[in-house]
Amino acid sequence: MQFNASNNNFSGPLPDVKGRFSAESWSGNPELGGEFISKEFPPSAAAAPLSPRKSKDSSRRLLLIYFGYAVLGLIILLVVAFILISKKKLKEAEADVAKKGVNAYTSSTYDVSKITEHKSEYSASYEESRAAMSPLVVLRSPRAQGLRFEDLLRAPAELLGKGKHGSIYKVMLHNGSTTLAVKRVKDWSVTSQAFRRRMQRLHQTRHPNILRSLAFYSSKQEKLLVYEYQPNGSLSKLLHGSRNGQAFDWGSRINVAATVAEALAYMHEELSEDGIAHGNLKSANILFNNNMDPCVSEYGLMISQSENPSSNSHSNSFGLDPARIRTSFKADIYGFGVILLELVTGKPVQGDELELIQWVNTVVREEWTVEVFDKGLLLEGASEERLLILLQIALKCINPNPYERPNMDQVAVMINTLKDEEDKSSPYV
Ligand SMILES: Nc1ncnc2c1ncn2[C@@H]1O[C@H](COP(=O)(O)OP(=O)(O)OP(=O)(O)O)[C@@H](O)[C@H]1O
Repeated sequence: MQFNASNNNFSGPLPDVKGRFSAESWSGNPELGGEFISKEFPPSAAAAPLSPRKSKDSSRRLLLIYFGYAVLGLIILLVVAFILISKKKLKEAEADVAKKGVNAYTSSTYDVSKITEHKSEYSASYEESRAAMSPLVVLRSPRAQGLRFEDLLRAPAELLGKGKHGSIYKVMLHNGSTTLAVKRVKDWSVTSQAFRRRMQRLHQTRHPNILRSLAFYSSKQEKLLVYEYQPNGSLSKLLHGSRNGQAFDWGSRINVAATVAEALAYMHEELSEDGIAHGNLKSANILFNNNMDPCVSEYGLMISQSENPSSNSHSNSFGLDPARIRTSFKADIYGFGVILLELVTGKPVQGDELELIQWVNTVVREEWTVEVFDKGLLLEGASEERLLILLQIALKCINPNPYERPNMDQVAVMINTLKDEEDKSSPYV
């Protein structure tokens, strides 16, 4: 075996190297020196001096290392710059929205109560300012397409009502060519995900007499629902407004009762597995559309206490949590029963419905039943027999024991039978 130190080359056949380490070449314990077996380099090769090619390689390697460091440094610089710029942009956006929000609320078309309420709730929130830029989730209307929370805040609006569960505004967009009703739900401790799931499920359940929302907005602090504005008022207004039900004859009342009962029966059937009842059924939530057809609004907005992790429930004498009864299907039957009482008596529900129920029960018990009926209906010649049947259906619906109330399907069948009889007896049919 020969090794040419000048060109690092072997010449001759690959040695069956069985060279021997000398005790001097082993820097450690000379006793460790033993047989060295290699087929690659003879021991003498390691000791060869550094060739010019090798030194060129190592300087190139050094250059590469420096270059690597430089690239790494540049990347770190870019990341830091990106973070700083994004933070600055978010702060600018916050300031912009806060400024625009205040402008909108000081507009003369806004209701004063809305101004103060909005200012305190929105203006200080950094998160909300960011969220204001985000679009609403549009469920079905092209008119709501591209609409942002911020657009709703800025548009001229009028307070329609303020109830237990929040406030509702009439909001004018696109220079007044689009009118929407926007409900802000108050104190609704439901997660955004649960809210979204519910909205999507409700959107899938269609009935012509159930008002579906066009879009919604959901953030940690704020939940908004957007509806088409219904120009013809509510059943409550029609019955108890300035005209006191005068323009609302018996035939129309049976029609409304039958239409609403059918719509609710459909919803209860479709949503029974999801456990989504209306939850807040009352005459103010039955609205009349352009054709004067009744539409039930706000279906499914009230989340039952069982879905609310913060709820502290207590059972009543029927083994049910009263809060749950209020939002369950049986609670809807009760709410519908109260609406039937309003239709039959023409009397409004003031505060809670117990006053009306107690009055009806007392009159019926004393057998002055005819005294219960709306005088206007008797004067127009409505059938006392059929008025009594509707009253009996109402009393079944408001049975204090929820388990003894009929279901919505049975109620719809009873009212439709009554309507058929009414139609047959009508001189105009
Ligand atoms: N989409 C709509 N178009 C027109 N008017 C509406 C619409 N939705 C609600 N309204 C009217 O706005 C008023 C207030 O409605 P809202 O539902 O906030 O009151 P409420 O039912 O008393 O409140 P809550 O259910 O929170 O106690 C009612 O007179 C109702 O008829």
